[in-house]
Amino acid sequence: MSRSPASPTALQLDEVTRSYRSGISNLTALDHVTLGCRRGSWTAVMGPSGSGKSTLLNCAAGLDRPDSGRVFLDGTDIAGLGDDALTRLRRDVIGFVFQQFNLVAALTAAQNVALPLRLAGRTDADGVAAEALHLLGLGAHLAHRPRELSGGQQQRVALARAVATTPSILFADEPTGALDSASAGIVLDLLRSLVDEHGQTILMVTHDPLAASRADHVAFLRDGRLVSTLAGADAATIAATLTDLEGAR
Ligand SMILES: Nc1ncnc2c1ncn2[C@@H]1O[C@H](COP(=O)(O)OP(=O)(O)OP(=O)(O)O)[C@@H](O)[C@H]1O
Repeated sequence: MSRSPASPTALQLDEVTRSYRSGISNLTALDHVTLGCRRGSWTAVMGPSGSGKSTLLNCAAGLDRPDSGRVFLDGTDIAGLGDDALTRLRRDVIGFVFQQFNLVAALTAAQNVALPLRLAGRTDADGVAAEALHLLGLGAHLAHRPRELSGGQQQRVALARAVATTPSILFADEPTGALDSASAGIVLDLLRSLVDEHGQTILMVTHDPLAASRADHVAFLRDGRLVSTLAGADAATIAATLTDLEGAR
């Protein structure tokens, strides 16, 4: 395995292409996409429906294999990895948060966060889980079950679970999509502080220009191609870029 932990990019996609067979034709969901995420930076991926955002996230996280091109996760070229090595790399290097929080209803917040640590054989799971929940402002809710928490609090538990393993990169798929604007704001503030204060790298798919404006960079996809990038853009600029892309379809 070619691994260089000192790599300044937590994630690098080089010319990644992924097609799907649809009937007798081929649909190119990702078309030679090259994208890098520097350590300690936050990248948002936007684009019209069907532009390839989920496919990009799945290829980047090793959940799907590109037809061609290369994906480096934490300096490791994942193309050459077998299923077991890929599973281990995903467990050790990646954190995930989704629109739906995917918490285990029968477990408390602390048990939900400790679960992946326990599965990884960590004997310090309970302490690390409590620390992650404190970090995300949920110190008073360790013993609460998901149904006793608001949507925003549940997403913060999911976030604590994702970062408790100190992943090199956090993948977020519409992390604020199910939240009201106040809860979304709290989650976005927390993501920002994970980047600024803890050097977390984040790749986030979102439809929301306000959420994307909190990222350092925004990458825009259209028809599977990376067509534009913005750095430090405000929500209005991002929304206008997205509208242009949708209009150009
Ligand atoms: N498993 C699959 N089999 C066939 N086609 C697929 C598959 N997954 C995605 N596609 C197609 O690939 C293209 C890109 O899909 P993808 O889900 O990546 O887009 P997206 O930008 O995430 O869309 P949305 O914003 O609607 O979630 C679409 O045309 C989609 O229909």
